[in-house]
Amino acid sequence: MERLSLKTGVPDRLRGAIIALGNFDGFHLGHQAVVGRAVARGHHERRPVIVGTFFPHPVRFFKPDLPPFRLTSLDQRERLFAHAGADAMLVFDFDADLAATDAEDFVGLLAKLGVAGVVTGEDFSFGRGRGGNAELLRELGASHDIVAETVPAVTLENELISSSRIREALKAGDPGTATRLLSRPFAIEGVVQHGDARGRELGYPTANLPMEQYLRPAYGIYAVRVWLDDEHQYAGVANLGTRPMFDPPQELLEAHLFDFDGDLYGCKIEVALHHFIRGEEKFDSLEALVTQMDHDSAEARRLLALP
Ligand SMILES: Cc1cc2nc3c(=O)[nH]c(=O)nc-3n(C[C@H](O)[C@H](O)[C@H](O)COP(=O)(O)O)c2cc1C
Ligand SMILES: Nc1ncnc2c1ncn2[C@@H]1O[C@H](COP(=O)(O)OP(=O)(O)O)[C@@H](O)[C@H]1O
Repeated sequence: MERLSLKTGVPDRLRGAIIALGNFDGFHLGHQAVVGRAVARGHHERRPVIVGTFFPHPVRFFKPDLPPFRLTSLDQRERLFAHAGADAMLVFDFDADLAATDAEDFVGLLAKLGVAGVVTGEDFSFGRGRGGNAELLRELGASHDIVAETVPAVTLENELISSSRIREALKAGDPGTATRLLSRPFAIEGVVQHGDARGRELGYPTANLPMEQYLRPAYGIYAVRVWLDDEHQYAGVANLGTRPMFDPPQELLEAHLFDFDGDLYGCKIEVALHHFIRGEEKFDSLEALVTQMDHDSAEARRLLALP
């Protein structure tokens, strides 16, 4: 799968594409419907399919002080788009120039990229001051021979699916709801860092990941599945939080993998949160913590239905 930008432009073989447009952070069921429609149309019309996504998230650009809220990294999104059948991801760098581009000029930009069709959600807005909506996209598109269409919002059990609903569920310690709306568990990807080498002494080595721009789900202990690469996956138990037992408090995601013994430092891994087990606590002694970790591991094995 190719990653394109306004700088690279669109190579000849990907011109005449159907482009799905949106932030697609999380790539939840609603986003999947939009990209799915673009892929179906691409197959039907024998055209390449591009997913256009804005990065950083426009909200991050306009409100730099907001706490982290991202559900997926760009790499995760790229894999999800590829899996959904897209040929390329076009990253629109969301900077002052793009923020100042009005709706008409934005559609002009799409025309320059050789786009033949656009698919968005019904509530898509674009251009300076969010001045353009789906209706205007259809009108402006027509003047460039670009056929724009919208996909209706997806609901689950009569409730609209949205990234904010998923964020609320995760913050409330309800990863199960996030899983249903995303169609897969929320997962944090990162490069394993060195810690204080305390985990091994306790009998629970943990691969440590920084949370960076990811939304912070409720702090606590989770049953997880950890992907080392496309083929290797381990069940485990993870602690997300600041580790109140230890000084200085440091925010980390620490995952202990079951039935694994190896070196993960520097490896890029993905930790999927399946079940919330309990909140973080400060115990009276390390022995009490280890006893609790034994219980947490047994509970994680039970929740993940391991033998
Ligand atoms: C299953 C599990 C449960 C944990 N529970 C707590 C906890 O309740 N409170 C806490 O301060 N740290 C908790 N931790 C974090 C451990 O203290 C941490 O793994 C240990 O400090 C190792 O640090 P290191 O990775 O820097 O060596 C937990 C870790 C795991 C794997
Ligand atoms: N089962 C396992 N789960 C997680 N990490 C493991 C496991 N077995 C070995 N490791 C390795 O041990 C490291 C964690 O050891 P730990 O003692 O917690 O030290 P630190 O926190 O300093 O990294 C991991 O980054 C990984 O390289």
